[in-house]
Amino acid sequence: MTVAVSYTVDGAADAPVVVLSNSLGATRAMWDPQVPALAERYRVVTYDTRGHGESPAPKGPYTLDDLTDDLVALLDEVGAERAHVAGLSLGGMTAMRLAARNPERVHRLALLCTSAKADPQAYLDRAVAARSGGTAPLAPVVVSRWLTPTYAAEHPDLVARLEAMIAGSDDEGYAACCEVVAGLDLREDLARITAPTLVVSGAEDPALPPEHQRLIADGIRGAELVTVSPGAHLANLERTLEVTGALLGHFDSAGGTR
Ligand SMILES: O=C(O)CC1=CCC(=O)O1
Repeated sequence: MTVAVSYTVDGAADAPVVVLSNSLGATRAMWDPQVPALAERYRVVTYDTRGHGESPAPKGPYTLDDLTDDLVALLDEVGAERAHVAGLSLGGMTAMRLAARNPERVHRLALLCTSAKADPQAYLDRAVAARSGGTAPLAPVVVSRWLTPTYAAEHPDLVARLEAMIAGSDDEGYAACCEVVAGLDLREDLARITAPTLVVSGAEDPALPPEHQRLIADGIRGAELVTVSPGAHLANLERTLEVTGALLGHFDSAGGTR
């Protein structure tokens, strides 16, 4: 069943729409470094994937199609027949499924630090851990993959905020989203994606290293691959200027059409 996700809109009401989809354990706040620049030219919609932030967390299991249905419902809710869609990690998985399944809803696609097929056991184990012990004990090790060690050491306040984000995720919602990651295989979706696509890798991403994004870029016709360094799993936080610039360049290439 579709969930009405919690969302925020920034930017002019008549501007082309950009939707940003968060990663596992994060909230829409993960896009804070990107929103101000994007909102100068776009109507930017950020949302919390179900099980995260202020969105409902129904009992699992969830499927990737459930998360994609939520995104379609959000596009309907904000009146966007078509949007530029960017997602990081789990958000990128949702964006890929949307672009493959509902190509008429996606104008341009941006896939950051994501994968078409992740290691199932790691995420099944994490789902068990989240259900038994909650998300808080998982936060330090997960966040240690989100930033490079040097950047994390220089930004302890950011590390604390990110750990609090994970700890704030609903235990069942987080676990059910881990199982989505464990169960998905988007490799056959890639050839069905027709939206012009930008793929972004963090060169030092230990969670989903660059070979995952290489596979995606090789599978989507005409996709452009950009690698930022130093950058880990939440490369948009550490390489703010490069990632924001790459997103703007990609969406602006559409020439302001909706
Ligand atoms: O949480 C992680 O370790 C990496 C990840 C997989 C999907 C996602 O959104 O983050």
